Amino acid sequence: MPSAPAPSSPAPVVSPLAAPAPAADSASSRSHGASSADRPASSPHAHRTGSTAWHAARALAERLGRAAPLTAHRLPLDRALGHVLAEAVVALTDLPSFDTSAMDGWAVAGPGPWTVKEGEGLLAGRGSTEPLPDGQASRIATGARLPADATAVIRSEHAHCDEAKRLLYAGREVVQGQDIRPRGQECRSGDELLPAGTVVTPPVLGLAAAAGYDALVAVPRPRVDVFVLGDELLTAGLPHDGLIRDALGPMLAPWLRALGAEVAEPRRLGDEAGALRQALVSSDADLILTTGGTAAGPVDHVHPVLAEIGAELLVDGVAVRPGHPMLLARLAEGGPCLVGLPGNPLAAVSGLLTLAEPLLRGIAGRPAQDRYRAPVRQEVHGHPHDTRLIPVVHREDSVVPLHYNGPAMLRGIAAADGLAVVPPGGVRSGTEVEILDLPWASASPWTEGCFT
Ligand SMILES: Nc1nc2c(c(=O)[nH]1)N[C@H]1C(S)=C(S)[C@@H](COP(=O)(O)OP(=O)(O)OC[C@H]3O[C@@H](n4cnc5c(N)ncnc54)[C@H](O)[C@@H]3O)O[C@H]1N2
Ligand code: MOO
Repeated sequence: MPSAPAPSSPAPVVSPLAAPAPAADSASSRSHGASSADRPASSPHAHRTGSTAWHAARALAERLGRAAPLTAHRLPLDRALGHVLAEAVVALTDLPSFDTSAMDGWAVAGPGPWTVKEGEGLLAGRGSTEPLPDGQASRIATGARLPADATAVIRSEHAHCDEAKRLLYAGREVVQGQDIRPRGQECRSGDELLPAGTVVTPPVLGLAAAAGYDALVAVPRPRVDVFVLGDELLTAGLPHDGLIRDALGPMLAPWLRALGAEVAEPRRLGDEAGALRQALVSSDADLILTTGGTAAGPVDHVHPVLAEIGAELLVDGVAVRPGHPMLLARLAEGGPCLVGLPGNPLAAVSGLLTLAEPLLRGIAGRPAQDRYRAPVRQEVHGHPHDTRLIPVVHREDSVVPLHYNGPAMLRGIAAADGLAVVPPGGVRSGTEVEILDLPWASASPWTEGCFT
């Protein structure tokens, strides 16, 4: 819990992985690893020693993830959902792999009327077929292999069969090749169907199976541990006697799942430095998130515990409101990273999107998000030095800022489509600002159990 005196700022943190702040609208850096050209991390807007500019903090988190990607595995299709392709999916066959009928009806060769061949006709999945001589027709089912020399398929409803004479008449003009799906129409063997970095969704599984795959080489979902700090937190019932409900435990796990992570049930550690230390050193997750305890109050244990276990602070404060006390650390050389989210709930969301989301994207090998901008419907006040993240809703071609956007409030974000990135000083009505979309509009892997 925060209290006076003000935090004695730790020494400026200049990580070997820190990079200069990219231009506000430039794409995140994709360079890997450390370089002497990559420093320092300080923002042109930062007014606190060690505070990193918002865009630089995001870029650094993503780069840190990309520098330590998770190992890819060969996964059977039924275990690959939600993972990220480490290799492109290349067609192992032509699709369709043979000329096939698109309709139930008749395969015909040459001009009609046609003599109907005897027998049950051509069914999907049946073995080899003889050529169809000119002037003949054979019953054919959707998906059946077309006999060699067939020139068209006539849908059953567009043909009339004189059973007595065993003659077939077309009810309308027959165009060569009609209702035939030619071999290779969708792809040729060797064509790239999906690039590396694609998230394995249900249709990706379907396409991979169709193209001949039994397994996919994919990066597993990063495993995340969430440690919720604070003695004041209740897990059920109404707030009472200065105690409040934990709003972050219930929110973060599904949010992280929506970002493609595998998340253990959040653990509540109270305000116990020892419990925090023990949880950090015994975690085997790829990323650890803590909530609360990032400031300098009497029971804000995150900084002291990180120092005690020899963690390297890579970002210690970001020039963003809310959420400026957020931090990013590496627990040990080659060890997992930790994102310290501030305890105020909207500040925690800010930390999640600023540091955890790009880091997860990096370690999972997901491509950089498409950035986009939209005009704001009204003037938005800015912070004098820091970026502001404001919950917004889309309205036609612009975004409308929502009320109840204070650091301790979730009412705005719960109704929002995204967060507007408001530069220091604010923006006038009509100014285009960067928008961070919330993941649930486009996909819903956050449904409990869906991606597990
Ligand atoms: N002297 C200073 N005090 C504070 C500063 C500062 O710069 N100097 N920064 C303020 C800002 S901004 C934030 S944000 C918070 C960050 O504080 P902590 O990360 O240490 O978080 P706590 O003190 O533990 O909690 C802050 C606030 O949030 C409530 N909280 C915590 N966890 C939860 C949860 N899981 N669900 C709901 N609410 C939670 C907690 O009860 C406090 O009200 O520090 C300011 N102080
Ligand atoms: O960063 Mo704090 O989030 O302003 O409340």
